[in-house]
Amino acid sequence: MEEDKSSNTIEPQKGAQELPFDWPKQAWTHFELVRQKSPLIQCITNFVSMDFMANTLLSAGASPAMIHSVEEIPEFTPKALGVCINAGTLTPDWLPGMKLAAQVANQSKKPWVLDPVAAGGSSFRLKACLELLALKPSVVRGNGSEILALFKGCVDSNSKGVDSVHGSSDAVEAAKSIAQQSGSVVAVSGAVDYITDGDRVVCVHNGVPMLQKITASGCSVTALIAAFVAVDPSHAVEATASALAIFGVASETGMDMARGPASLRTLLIDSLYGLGEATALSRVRINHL
Ligand SMILES: Nc1ncnc2c1ncn2[C@@H]1O[C@H](COP(=O)(O)OP(=O)(O)OP(=O)(O)O)[C@@H](O)[C@H]1O
Ligand SMILES: Cc1ncsc1CCO
Ligand SMILES: [Mg+2]
Repeated sequence: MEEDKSSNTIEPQKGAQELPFDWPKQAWTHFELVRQKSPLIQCITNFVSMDFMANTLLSAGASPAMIHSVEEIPEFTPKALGVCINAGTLTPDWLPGMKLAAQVANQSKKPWVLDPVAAGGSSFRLKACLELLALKPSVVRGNGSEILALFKGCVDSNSKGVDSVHGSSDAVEAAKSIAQQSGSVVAVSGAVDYITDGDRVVCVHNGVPMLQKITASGCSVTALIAAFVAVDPSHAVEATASALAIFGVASETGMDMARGPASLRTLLIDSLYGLGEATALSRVRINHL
């Protein structure tokens, strides 16, 4: 039976120059596609993030698989609709599997997303992240310090590891430059998330500051980006902005009942699972720089 490819992509809006782009609708439509298609997302990720990342993907309607053994990648990675590669607890024995998964994803024409956790924290980590970047991820998502480290190509003496010591706005030009050189879409997360293909810059204003107090919230939104891009690979900027906005909206509605980071973590997963169209359409806040 021939595959119905028409429902796998979102057509760009007609007359986009005359009409304002309907970002809330775009974000909702991407989320609906994830729920409909339930994409299998392979995650090669750090030990801290595994549970929250898998639950984030499940609550959004995707199907996570934390499979990282180099022996399984040639057979398993082609089955995935998208791949998430995260350097959080990187060791030399994990790096070959990450590179192989990136190559197999490229060969299978599947999108893969890189999270260069703490890229400026050590020379080993920076070199590994730059080698992964050279394999041309569809999307790179990092905080301000991580994107600046990739851009400068040197270890940051002020690095606080996985936590950013820069605002996301400090890294917009670096993100544009990386996107131009690599061909990847680059997303910088923070109070405002910036998404760029090296030309356009899209800003997402959703989210709550308490996300910084939940470990692996960034890792989890990177996996969500992989799911959104997996269902619409030809519109990586739109899919990435949509994932960041939907995750941000879920954190905002979760925050209404949260008593601190631990309850917000649980409520965010519940909010993502139950998020409806009216809430999404009224709360998504995306514009262009
Ligand atoms: N001040 C803030 N206000 C609103 N949302 C925020 C703020 N800071 C971060 N976020 C949101 O939190 C999520 C994680 O982004 P962040 O930049 O903290 O990632 P990270 O540093 O890589 O996190 P981690 O390493 O813990 O996974 C994103 O969805 C982002 O939009
Ligand atoms: C805390 C921590 N350390 C390595 S990875 C990780 C999860 C947040 O990036
Ligand atoms: Mg991170």
